[in-house]
Amino acid sequence: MTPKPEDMDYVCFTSVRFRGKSYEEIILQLKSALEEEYKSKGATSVSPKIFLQKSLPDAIIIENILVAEKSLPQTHPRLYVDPLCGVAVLRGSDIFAGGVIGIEPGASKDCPVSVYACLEKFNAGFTKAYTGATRFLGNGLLVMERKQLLGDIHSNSGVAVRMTQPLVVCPSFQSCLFQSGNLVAQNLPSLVCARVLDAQPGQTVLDMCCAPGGKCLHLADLMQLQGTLIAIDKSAKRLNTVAEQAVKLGIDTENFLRIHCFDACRLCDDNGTDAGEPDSKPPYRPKQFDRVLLDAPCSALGQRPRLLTSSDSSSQLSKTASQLSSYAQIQNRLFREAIKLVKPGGFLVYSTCTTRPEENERQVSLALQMNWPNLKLVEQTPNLRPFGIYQPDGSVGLVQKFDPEVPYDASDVTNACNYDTIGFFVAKFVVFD
Ligand SMILES: C[S@@+](CC[C@H](N)C(=O)[O-])C[C@H]1O[C@@H](n2cnc3c(N)ncnc32)[C@H](O)[C@@H]1O
Repeated sequence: MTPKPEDMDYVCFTSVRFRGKSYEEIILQLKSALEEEYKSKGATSVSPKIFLQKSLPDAIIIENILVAEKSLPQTHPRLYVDPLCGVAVLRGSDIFAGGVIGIEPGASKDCPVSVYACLEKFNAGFTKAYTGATRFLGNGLLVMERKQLLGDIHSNSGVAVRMTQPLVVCPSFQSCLFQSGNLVAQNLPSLVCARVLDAQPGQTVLDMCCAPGGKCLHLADLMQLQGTLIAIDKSAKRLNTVAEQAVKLGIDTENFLRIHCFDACRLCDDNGTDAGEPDSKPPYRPKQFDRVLLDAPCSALGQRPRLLTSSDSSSQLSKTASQLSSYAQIQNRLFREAIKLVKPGGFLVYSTCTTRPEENERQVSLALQMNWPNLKLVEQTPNLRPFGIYQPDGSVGLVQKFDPEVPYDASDVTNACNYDTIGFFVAKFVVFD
């Protein structure tokens, strides 16, 4: 694997989940589609390395390609994007109009542009050279009229630049690969997380913070669409994505997957009596669910790729201390609610996409310490990263922590793909009566 430049942190692998077809069929489809896509991105001489993740029968890993920066001309008029858009480009995306913040003179429709992310403060809509720090992301073709982009930037939508020579070549989430419903783009720790819950066909399963739905729709497939899967989130807008994706994947959203906009901090009806048929809508009486996933709101500091901006104005790193401490509070509230809803002998999985111990190991420790005799931390299958800091009962190996800072052997890609991931944490509990 090529060493990463210091000012940008991209993930060396793309993971995808496949469904509805065999591995052999999918690999054939994937190889030819990827070769086409890579050709359109200027990577003609390399054939993408694709392999099955041994512990995850439905996951395929694709090695991303970092193109030597020197091999790409940086001579075209410059087009500048905001850091969030820059991150999307590192993930294989083309450039949408809303991400463009400046264009040098000379760049016009159907002309090549050299694309840079602004890493310092900017005023959107500039037409001169930007003097702050930037990060070169590759070259592309401007496919929109200049005036459409600079007139009223935020009212624009649609693709503005097709990346023809990106610095990082990887499958884009907008590519035709993901239109068939046989392939779903999903990061590796999330694929692990849904599996760890061990949801079985016919069970009653709750996903307390489900949107935008990656893990929830994976759970639906693992349950073979049999039983009941309740998907809760407090954001109606984000729930629309879950519903749209479910329909695209052919998942029944009337009888099997039931989506509700609700505050999960109030999800358990404490006055209701346990047992009996599951309630048709929230709140739910206690002990109704065989499995509960609490993929909690968090500081998301494990998100990658990342562009290291000087002010970090758009980045997660700009969160204030009080914002950061608020996550632990809400996580604790949601955790208490989750425990009440699990049937005796059922599983609760707690996860976050951050590496902060306060939101991970500390939450586990709190949960176990709070004199909850009905809660026990248990082993996870699969467990690709048995690592965590301090557990009150010494059971460090029981939690799973994907910490991209941990050094690994990059020469073996089948091992490296378990390490070069987003930051993520998973803990699994069994709940007793
Ligand atoms: C980490 S994201 C969940 C990602 C999701 N599980 C997936 O795999 O796509 C956290 C979610 O929690 C939701 N959320 C935050 N507070 C909530 C609450 N009190 N009740 C329900 N959902 C909440 C947010 O809207 C957000 O969609």
